[in-house]
Amino acid sequence: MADDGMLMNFSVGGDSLGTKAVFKGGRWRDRLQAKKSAQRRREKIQTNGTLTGSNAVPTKTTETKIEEEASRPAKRQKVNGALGAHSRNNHANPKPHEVVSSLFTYNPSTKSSPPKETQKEDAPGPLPSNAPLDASLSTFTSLGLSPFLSSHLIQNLNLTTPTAIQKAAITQLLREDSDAFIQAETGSGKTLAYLLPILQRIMALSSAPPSTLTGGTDSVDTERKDGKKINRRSGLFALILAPTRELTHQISAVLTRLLRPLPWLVAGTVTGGAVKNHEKARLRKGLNILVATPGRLVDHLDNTEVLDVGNVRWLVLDEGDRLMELGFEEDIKTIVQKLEKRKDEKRGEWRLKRRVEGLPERRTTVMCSATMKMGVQRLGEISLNDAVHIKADPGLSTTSESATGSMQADKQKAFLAPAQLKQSYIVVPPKQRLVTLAALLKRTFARKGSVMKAIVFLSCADSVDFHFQAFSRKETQPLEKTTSSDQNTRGNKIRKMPETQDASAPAEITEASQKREKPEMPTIAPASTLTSPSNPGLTLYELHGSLAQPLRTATLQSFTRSSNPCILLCTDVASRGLDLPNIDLVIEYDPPFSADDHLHRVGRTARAGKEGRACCFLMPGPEEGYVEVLKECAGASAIKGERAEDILRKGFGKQIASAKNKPDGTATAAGKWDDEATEWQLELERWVIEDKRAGEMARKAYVSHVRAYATHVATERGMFDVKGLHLGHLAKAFALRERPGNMGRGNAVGGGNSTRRDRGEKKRLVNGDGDGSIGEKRLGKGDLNLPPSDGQDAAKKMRSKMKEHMAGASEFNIG
Ligand SMILES: Nc1ncnc2c1ncn2[C@@H]1O[C@H](COP(=O)(O)OP(=O)(O)OP(=O)(O)O)[C@@H](O)[C@H]1O
Repeated sequence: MADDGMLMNFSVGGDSLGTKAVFKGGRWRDRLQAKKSAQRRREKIQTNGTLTGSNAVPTKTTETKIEEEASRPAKRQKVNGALGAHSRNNHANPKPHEVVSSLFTYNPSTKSSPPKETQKEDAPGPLPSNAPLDASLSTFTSLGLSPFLSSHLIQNLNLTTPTAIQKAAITQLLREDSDAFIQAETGSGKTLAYLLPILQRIMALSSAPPSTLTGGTDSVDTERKDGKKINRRSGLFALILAPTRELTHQISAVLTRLLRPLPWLVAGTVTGGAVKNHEKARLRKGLNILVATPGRLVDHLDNTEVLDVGNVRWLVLDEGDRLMELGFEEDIKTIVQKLEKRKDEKRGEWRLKRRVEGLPERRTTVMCSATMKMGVQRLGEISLNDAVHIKADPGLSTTSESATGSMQADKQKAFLAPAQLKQSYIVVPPKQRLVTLAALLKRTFARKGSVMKAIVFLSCADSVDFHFQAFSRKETQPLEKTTSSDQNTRGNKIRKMPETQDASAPAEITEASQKREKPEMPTIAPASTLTSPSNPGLTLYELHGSLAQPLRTATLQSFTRSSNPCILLCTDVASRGLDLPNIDLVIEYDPPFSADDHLHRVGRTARAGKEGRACCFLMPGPEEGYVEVLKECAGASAIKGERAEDILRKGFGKQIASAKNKPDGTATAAGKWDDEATEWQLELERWVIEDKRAGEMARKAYVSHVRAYATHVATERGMFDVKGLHLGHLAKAFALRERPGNMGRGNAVGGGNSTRRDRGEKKRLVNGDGDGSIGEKRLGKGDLNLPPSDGQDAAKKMRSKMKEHMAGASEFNIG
């Protein structure tokens, strides 16, 4: 077994048992015999000393192995002296025959120990960089928006002044018909930056301008001078493309709010996963603005005759880099070609008799992104003509310059997180990862009202499933037959969810559903193992692309609307563009796959000038190099290093009363933090051992995680090198006492830490050609980052397969 720190459930070796002899020379049999008799002598001392009872004594073979493991110096890693010395003997209440690796021994030490705080907690932070501007600098009307729209924004949407990027974009898009690339940091209001000018232009198509419409919908006059009304049947004027279904629905929701006082204009969506016939029916009725995922739009362009794009004059590509990353290039090319083609077909007709007066001759294409991956430039080449690059810098100077060249120059620049975002990182040894995450969440939600919502990003769907079940399980209750992973991950099963949920949902979910009014979902559960008595209503949500679409949508809606403190465990499916209110904390439990992903993830908090915190987990060793990347993304803002021990102390220490939900509902008295942490971990490990399905989930999560780990972008693979992973220690982070590669090989405790075998294991895990427990190769996000040598064609094929597989979900979707 690769686990250097493997110990039995009693103290092994060490000073209390006397100094161990080193056996050298002679035949191996003699050495072994000598070792064994020395061992027996030690056992005698031990039996007469602190430990009694046969339960604590393992079989000799096993024990010898463990002894050897424990006495062998850790490979590649140094012992973390402080923690190891403190807690070496602290296996709280081990069960008979339990073989456990201590959380606190044989951990690799950090390079920079201990991380120093670079910013004082109470020091005034930098000013928000994505906040609305001061009214003295700009108002919506001063940008050229109609008084009608401006007053609607102020009175009904509570938006008083524009943000910097809105100021730049609205001015530009109202003034000219040229293409544009809008680039600004997360949470800076890019959606309204393109929607408002487009809406104003569409409203202006009516020759009876609604300038007198501030009184609301009653006084709306939709009559044109020529006696015709602009209405839903007048034509499709704007197309907005977004990479994910969630984002599509979000943009559509913003549009719906904007259009409330303009009932004669209608917007709609077409997305993968929705019922096509329903969409066709809506298209038949007529829409003026359509928000779509590219794949489904192409489908409708090919098969839905009633969809006429001849009047489309605004095309928006939101989250441009993600559109490219998910392999939508071909779809976008097709869409652009079809827009051109239909325009050509109808050009004669327009010249003779324009269908809608005031419709611009030329189509304006707008591309949006907070970051600029390579794909953005390519997307620009496909879709933009002489585009203007609109950006806003925090110094409030807004710029519009030619996108050519400027995009190229900006590609080299690091894009920054919002200035007011407070960022930190924790260097956590692999064995302590799970327990440190639990401690951080316990501490964060220790008091009611301190934090409303947190998002935890994980590397893959299987890992989300496992952590969701682990944190929401009842400690004494095995996972029942149906788990969320089974229910959720396959669309055909989950579709039946609303009818079958009561019968099949895990017990805690069913119980929770009784308390809630709305029908319960298997993706929502009380966070039973994290809750503190002073904040009992903590709720856990899970979200990933393997869930059926209706469940994804419903889960996200419920999380968004929840007024209780809650935690969303998710993959990168929630990292892009989603505007979830009141997110106070983002935890990158699994580091992002690229710096851009990091910016998008942490950008779910600190939006529109609000405060926010983000924390990234790193492991000791090469991963610590990632601190520099985090610093680059933080710009001038300081980034704070935290010690795992401090987090554990605060999470499991006295100040937070232990909140383990015992069967009788009582909470145990808080003990020493390390005992508490160990006990918390042991409980979880027992659950994984005793409950077959939980065990399967944990192993699946582990394997998927290792595979996902191998897919970091090439430039960062030096820091996230799968070959450097300590598989045995990492298993502990999935509540496993040994790495899954060893399962079923008759090696209950684990053998030597053979480097060759370790390498083989990693290879099998990553390639999926190992034993049956590992499973077959699945597609991964890393496939998008194939080095050039792997061939463009292969990369293309992989992208399109992945897109198919993911049905538009933007995540690493193993499982
Ligand atoms: N002028 C404004 N005043 C106050 N709040 C605003 C303003 N404009 C937008 N917002 C709010 O800011 C939040 C973020 O907006 P939006 O989602 O458009 O940001 P974004 O720049 O697209 O972010 P991302 O890059 O993460 O997609 C939303 O909740 C929105 O309601």
